[in-house]
Amino acid sequence: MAVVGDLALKFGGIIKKELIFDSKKGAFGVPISSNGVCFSTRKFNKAAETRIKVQAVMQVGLESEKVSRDLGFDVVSEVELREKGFLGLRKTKLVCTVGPACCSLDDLEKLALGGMNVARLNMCHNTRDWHKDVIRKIKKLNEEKGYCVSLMIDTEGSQIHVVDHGAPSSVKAEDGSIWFFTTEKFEGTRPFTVQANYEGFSEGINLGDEIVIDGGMATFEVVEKVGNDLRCKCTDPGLLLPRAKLSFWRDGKLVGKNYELPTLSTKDWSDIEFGISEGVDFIAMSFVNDADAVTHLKNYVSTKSSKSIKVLAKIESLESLHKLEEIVEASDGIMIARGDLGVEIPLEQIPTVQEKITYLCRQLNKPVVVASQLLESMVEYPTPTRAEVADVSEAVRQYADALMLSGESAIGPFGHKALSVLRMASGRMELWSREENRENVMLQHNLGASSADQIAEQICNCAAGMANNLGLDAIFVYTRHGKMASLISRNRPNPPIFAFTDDNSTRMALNLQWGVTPLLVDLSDDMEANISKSIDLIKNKGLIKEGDSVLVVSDIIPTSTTRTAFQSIQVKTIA
Ligand SMILES: Nc1ncnc2c1ncn2[C@@H]1O[C@H](COP(=O)(O)OP(=O)(O)O)[C@@H](O)[C@H]1O
Ligand SMILES: C=C(OP(=O)(O)O)C(=O)O
Ligand SMILES: [K+]
Ligand SMILES: [Mg+2]
Repeated sequence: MAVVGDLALKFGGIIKKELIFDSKKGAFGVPISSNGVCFSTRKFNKAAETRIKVQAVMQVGLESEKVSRDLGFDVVSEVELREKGFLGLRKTKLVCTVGPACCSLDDLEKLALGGMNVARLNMCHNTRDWHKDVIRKIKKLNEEKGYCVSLMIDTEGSQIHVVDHGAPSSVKAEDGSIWFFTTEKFEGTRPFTVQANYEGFSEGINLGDEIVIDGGMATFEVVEKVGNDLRCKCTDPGLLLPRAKLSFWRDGKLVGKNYELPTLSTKDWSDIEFGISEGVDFIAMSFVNDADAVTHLKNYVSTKSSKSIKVLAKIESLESLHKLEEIVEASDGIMIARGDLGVEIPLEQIPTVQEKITYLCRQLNKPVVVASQLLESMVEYPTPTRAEVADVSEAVRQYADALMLSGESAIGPFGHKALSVLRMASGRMELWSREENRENVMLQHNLGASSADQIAEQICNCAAGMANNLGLDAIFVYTRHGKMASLISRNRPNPPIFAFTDDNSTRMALNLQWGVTPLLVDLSDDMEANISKSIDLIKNKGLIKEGDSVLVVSDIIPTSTTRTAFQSIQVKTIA
């Protein structure tokens, strides 16, 4: 009987929905994979479509169950591997912010098929029920259809911003116009009045200081202090958007005020409780200023959650740049939140700061996400600017672990297209970097404190070097907590890294790690048996063939019955 149907077909980066075929012969004679995804397309007649589609839907569920049971391969990686081969697997991971434009099951599935590795929910927006609904839909897709999309919540955080500016959407501030900035709550609209969210917003602010809106959309000069309020003159005309961010500048330098606010508000804590109870995989913490805040949240999460949830620190304040290294050390990963960072530092500093953070994260072996405005014009238009494609490519060239879409997917009508731009641009740059063999040398930063950690690190460095030098097809790593997989990924080797784990939270966390395809399997204490079993499974699926060579790195922490640690590198040629 026919399979596929609404699972959709991916071919040459184009999603072909509802292609119909005969399961024995494949799609009009083209062979099909065991999970019912077909790898070619043909024209078909409309009448046949309706008839066979019904049958197709029936079998998709069954087939995807099989996928998750025999070998924890997600459907998207499997298709990609079949289509493009080992070296064609995308290395850079993709994060999509889910919003009203992409929250139906159908839209979410399109994003999953388009390569979304992590779905991000920005808790600044929408209701608890709305977020809950999206989480349930993603889990349904993972469980019922064999996708592997991780979930991230992003806290609102505390920041000085506009609550009201006297207009329903944006309002223009004209040159020389006089505006009143206050925290007083008022009914209705008051022209030329901006209500800020933070009582202490004007403390320490002097006459002559500047208020910059959204990092440069408009600028005002403080001309009078009226109690706690400020009367200001517009010196650089522009737009005030709803929730516009306010920063204060004196003599060309930021007067840091955001750090006066708590990193996690009462609402953030309740959002975190919600995330924990819904079993999300990542919590991105907004406006982190120091390592203590991150450590505090990590400790809290580890006592509250039965599964491991990773805490990502968002670098988006001037303070956090001063304490970068300690924050990276304390966190499970970093998001370079360029949107708000651009409010706190001059825009021309963003590219170098991004490169520095990206490099530091790799040195310290923490995944890093480059976020905000990557394809901003695609919120409105179906194609990106050339400059945006260059920005995306640069982040890939810097070997960021992941790229993130914000408004492009959350509110834009071209979210799916934006995702495919990220996919194509990263694929191209990854290939180029590999061909040029660029930046393969990494200054080795010794991470391990204990000798066991140092050994693991050296094994992974050697493994990556061997895999490159021998031109091997893939790296297999067996890992419970994901440490070995991330240490190999850190070296950015040419072959893809297949990380076999029996811990589902490890699998979901590895979704954010460069070049790693995580697979959920049963692991026994007998490592040789684990290795031959997984090779057989992949071989039986036709994903690896005779003569292919893989590098196998195993690291299973010894249990009470197996006292010796299994840390080894083997090269296996498939017989
Ligand atoms: N869950 C949501 N519900 C409604 N709108 C959303 C949601 N998530 C994001 N958005 C919209 O997408 C835009 C871009 O998302 P993001 O960059 O995460 O937020 P922000 O602009 O607040 O920093 C937001 O300004 C908001 O308009
Ligand atoms: C990712 C960011 O945070 P948010 O979208 O939550 O403001 C950012 O500021 O770039
Ligand atoms: K946020
Ligand atoms: Mg931000």
